Amino acid sequence: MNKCVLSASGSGHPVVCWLLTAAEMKRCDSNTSEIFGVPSVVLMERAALSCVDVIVSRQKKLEEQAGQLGLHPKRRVLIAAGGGNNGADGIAIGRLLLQEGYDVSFYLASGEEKASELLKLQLHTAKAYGAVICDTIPDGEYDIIVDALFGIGLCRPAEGIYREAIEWINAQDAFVLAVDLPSGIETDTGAVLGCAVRADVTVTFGFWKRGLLFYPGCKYTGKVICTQIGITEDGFLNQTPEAFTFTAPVAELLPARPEDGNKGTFGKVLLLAGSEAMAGAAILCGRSAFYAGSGMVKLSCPTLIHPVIQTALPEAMTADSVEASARWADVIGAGPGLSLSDRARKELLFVLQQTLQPLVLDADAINLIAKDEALLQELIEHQQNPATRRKLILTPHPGELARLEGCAIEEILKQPVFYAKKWANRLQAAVLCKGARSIAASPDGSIYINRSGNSGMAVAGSGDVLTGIVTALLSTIDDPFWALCIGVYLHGLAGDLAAHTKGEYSMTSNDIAEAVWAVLVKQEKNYV
Ligand SMILES: NC(=O)C1=CN([C@@H]2O[C@H](COP(=O)(O)OP(=O)(O)OC[C@H]3O[C@@H](n4cnc5c(N)ncnc54)[C@H](OP(=O)(O)O)[C@@H]3O)[C@@H](O)[C@H]2O)[C@@H](O)CC1
Ligand SMILES: Nc1ncnc2c1ncn2[C@@H]1O[C@H](COP(=O)(O)OP(=O)(O)O)[C@@H](O)[C@H]1O
Ligand SMILES: [K+]
Repeated sequence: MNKCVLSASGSGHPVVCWLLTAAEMKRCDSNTSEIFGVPSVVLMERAALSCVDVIVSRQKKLEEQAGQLGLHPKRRVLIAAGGGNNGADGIAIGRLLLQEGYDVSFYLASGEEKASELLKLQLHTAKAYGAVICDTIPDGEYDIIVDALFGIGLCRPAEGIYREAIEWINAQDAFVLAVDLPSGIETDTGAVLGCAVRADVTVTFGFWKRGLLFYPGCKYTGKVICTQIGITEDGFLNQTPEAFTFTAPVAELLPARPEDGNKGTFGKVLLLAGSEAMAGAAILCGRSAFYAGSGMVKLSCPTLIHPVIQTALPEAMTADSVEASARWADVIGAGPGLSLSDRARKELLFVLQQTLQPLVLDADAINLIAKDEALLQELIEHQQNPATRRKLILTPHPGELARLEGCAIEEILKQPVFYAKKWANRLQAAVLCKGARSIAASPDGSIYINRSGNSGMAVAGSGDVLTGIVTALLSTIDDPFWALCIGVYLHGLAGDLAAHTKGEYSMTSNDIAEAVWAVLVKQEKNYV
């Protein structure tokens, strides 16, 4: 993992939130027990206690509020348990609630003979405290349902009695707490395997799992509470998880601005963007580059649109071709509104074959490369060779990535992490697959999953703003993957701010660009 991540998370500012796969979590669980000697049953007791805390403090609040009205909320709980350790957590939660005086019913969906060892132990203890374990859902009304059917061990679609139990839970008018993950959500992808519980709260143990963040999983979790049960980063044993996301603020990761810097210090950004029909893309991209900290921005675009660009963005310079400005630039961004014209192709060829500066490829730059097999092969060969390799970022949306890959877009949507990693490796580049949860992949295998942003960003020009931000950051941040992660995160925060003022329905991509400065000011203030 990037050193920057580790120093940032060790500095007292919690910048990085790890996102684990089922395999990574299982390894961390077993390292904690087998290497560090913390017994599984101790971890399980802490896991159960953390869920009980959530239930009891919610109940207390309810009872206080209801008490003022002379009402007495009931405490009827159903534990729905599966045959593995998620079910064992559920039984432990039920036993602790019994001890707290709650009225608890237990439903064990799998037969006791198939139960995991820890589940057998929990059943034994719960029964000793008077628990009655039922093999069908006990009739009755419930105020609280604990979903402990499956956690990270879900390995096939929920069917039969499990589907019935999930559908029954979803039909109840009760507060639903999911243990570790809503049952039916695949840990690594967030996919719904068959059907899934819709929870009000998900209490997840130790670390976030990827499926809690990805769509559609995140629509099933309700509020996610990640509790500490004794499984810490020590359990990684120097094998850090592949994926992470940011928690605000990230100001300490932004490039420092030397007090005695000049406009050259902060990056000379050359943008190959805009065409007769898409001048706005160049303007959005250039404006965002300025707001993200660039010292100078030059736009290479057809002469015909220079006046409109100069009017909208007088701070920027314009050029007829990249050739004259190639030496001047510290960094190049290509693609927004570029079109697939012969001029665009010629300009892009020049950039790819005659320059070595760090480069961001987006939109039509990617489409032009995808159309030209010889050019694509040449780019791959250049990037595979350390002597000719440049710092490179690609920011395709799934459609553009599908064109590069030569497959259907559905294929990319099914496995976005796989394809982002594949192209990061093939091009030795930082590659983004854009979407509601954009995924950035680094050639070293690290994955960033973005959680800032909102559906108001699904609007024309939003990607042009991102290219401007990322290109600006690449001029002063050494590691392209890092520049990409920070840029994507800030872009989403700008989208959130734009949504706050204009609303998701009405915001435009220019509102996102116009929010970039305010996001950076906020980041600085939070950090001080
Ligand atoms: N130290 C630790 O280890 C700690 C672990 N903790 C907890 O353990 C959980 C992981 O436990 P786990 O590995 O036992 O997996 P789990 O989620 O219970 O699922 C496996 C069971 O489900 C079954 N099954 C799967 N899919 C199915 C389907 N579609 N339809 C039907 N059955 C299906 C599968 O059956 P099988 O495939 O064997 O037939 C098996 O019985 C984790 O999420 C956390 O809650 C915490 O207490 C913290 C400490
Ligand atoms: N539902 C959403 N939630 C969060 N971000 C989104 C959502 N939909 C789109 N975005 C973001 O908006 C941007 C759209 O980029 P892109 O598809 O290239 O648009 P355009 O080509 O119109 O500029 C991406 O950064 C994407 O991650
Ligand atoms: K569960």
